[in-house]
Amino acid sequence: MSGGAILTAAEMRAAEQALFATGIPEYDVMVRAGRAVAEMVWRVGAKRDVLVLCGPGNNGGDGYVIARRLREHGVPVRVAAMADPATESAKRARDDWGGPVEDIMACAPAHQLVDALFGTGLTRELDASLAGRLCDLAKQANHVYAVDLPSGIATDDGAILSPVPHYHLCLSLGAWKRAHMLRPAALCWDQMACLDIGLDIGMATPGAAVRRLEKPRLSAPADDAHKYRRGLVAVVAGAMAGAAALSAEAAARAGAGYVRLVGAQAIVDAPHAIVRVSSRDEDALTDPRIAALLVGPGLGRTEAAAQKLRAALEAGQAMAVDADALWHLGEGAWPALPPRAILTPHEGEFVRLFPDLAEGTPIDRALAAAARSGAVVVLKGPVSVIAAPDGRAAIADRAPSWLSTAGTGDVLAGLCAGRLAVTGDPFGAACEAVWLHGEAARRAGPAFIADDLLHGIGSAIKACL
Ligand SMILES: NC(=O)C1=CN([C@@H]2O[C@H](COP(=O)(O)OP(=O)(O)OC[C@H]3O[C@@H](n4cnc5c(N)ncnc54)[C@H](O)[C@@H]3O)[C@@H](O)[C@H]2O)[C@@H](O)CC1
Ligand SMILES: Nc1ncnc2c1ncn2[C@@H]1O[C@H](COP(=O)(O)OP(=O)(O)O)[C@@H](O)[C@H]1O
Ligand SMILES: [K+]
Repeated sequence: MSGGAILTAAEMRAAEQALFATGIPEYDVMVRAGRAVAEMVWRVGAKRDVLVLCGPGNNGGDGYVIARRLREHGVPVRVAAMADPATESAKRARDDWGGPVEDIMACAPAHQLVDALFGTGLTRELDASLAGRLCDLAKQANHVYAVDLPSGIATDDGAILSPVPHYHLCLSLGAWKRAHMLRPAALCWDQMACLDIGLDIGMATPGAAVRRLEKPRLSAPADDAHKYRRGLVAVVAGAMAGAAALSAEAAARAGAGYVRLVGAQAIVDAPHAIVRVSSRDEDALTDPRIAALLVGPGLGRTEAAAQKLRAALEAGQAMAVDADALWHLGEGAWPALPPRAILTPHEGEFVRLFPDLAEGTPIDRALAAAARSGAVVVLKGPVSVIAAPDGRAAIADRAPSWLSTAGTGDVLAGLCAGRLAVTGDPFGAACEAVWLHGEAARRAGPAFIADDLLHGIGSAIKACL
């Protein structure tokens, strides 16, 4: 199975070719795909009538297989095509269907509509009349399914090339494609699923290094753990002390054994477990027991704040860099970063740091930024991408939109620093942090504020043990 890999159209073709090279004919794979989709349609819609729209390529081929399978289940099913099959497998699928094929422009609607017009082979927008017809038939159906992708969506960047209807279910074949994760495409359906067609997408598959963020596996502290072994985090406080307090508490709740707030004696409302130390303490940032530093949340944009960032960088510790620290860091400051660093920019901070990476998918942009900076980059937004300098990336596409409230970024930065202190692995830590952040938000329910997230972290961790 795909194991959460997210492929481009070319990478998907390469993965399919590898499967064919093992001696499995293309048509057999098409039959697996069509049957898997038909089972889903059957499960959702039972015996309600179905209209399958078939295109000229292998997506259309899948459509004929779906129709044949549904007919075997006794479902009233009709097929309408926009053109004759153009591939050998699609021709065979149509022959094996053997039933009538209606003209898409003239056919009657049905209770359920299956869109098998185009998948990963789409190269341009649909003709306006065809796109209009697709939308019209979808409007008259109660259930609308996309086979692999809605017809009119660009596989690799999720752009909408021509009007697409709203789908109830999008059924990806063999592995996720980038469009399944990216906006605006991913807003075109209510639910999606990835169906097994026998592809083995191991790390040898090109593109398999980009994956959907999965629930991490965490473990309780070792039997002989003590607070320093579990990880000491130092959070550099600045002008807006509340931000650093949110981060510090998130780091502690993420599993760090000991969290110090540096230079924030004035904060009275951080938990008592967070230890305040003076920034004048000689080893506030250089204590060899520190496992991770966090600098940025609430730091401020003054020269004094810049000086704090410089001091933190000079300490050479593993580090999470967020918010105002990203502002001070500026373009090209990469040599100053320690070897194990996590940068957590939102879109505005990202563009300021990487002005030439303003265009493209968030996946490519985050990967390019990570390769350039040598740091793990978390490009935050409705879809967040965690990218490592070695080309790995994880996509978090399911975070609740209630996260769009002030202070949630500070919590995420604290989670990154906390997990970094626990594991020492910046990419793994950032993935764990983003997942825990989204899960804490789900557990907090609607209309939460950033402080509420802190109380969901423990139960989010519990779900990962
Ligand atoms: N290759 C395989 O082994 C398998 C492929 N599968 C299916 O095959 C799909 C990919 O098949 P194809 O590569 O044949 O591609 P598609 O079926 O997506 O469409 C490609 C065909 O449409 C034409 N075309 C592209 N854009 C068009 C437009 N806007 N208007 C009119 N014609 C247009 C192309 O010239 C080509 O003939 C996948 O999405 C999946 O559904 C599955 O059957 C699983 C196995
Ligand atoms: N519409 C949204 N849907 C899901 N998550 C979102 C959305 N908007 C923001 N987020 C998440 O909320 C957090 C906001 O962080 P940030 O922009 O740094 O805010 P702040 O600086 O106010 O704390 C990020 O983790 C981001 O991914
Ligand atoms: K389709």
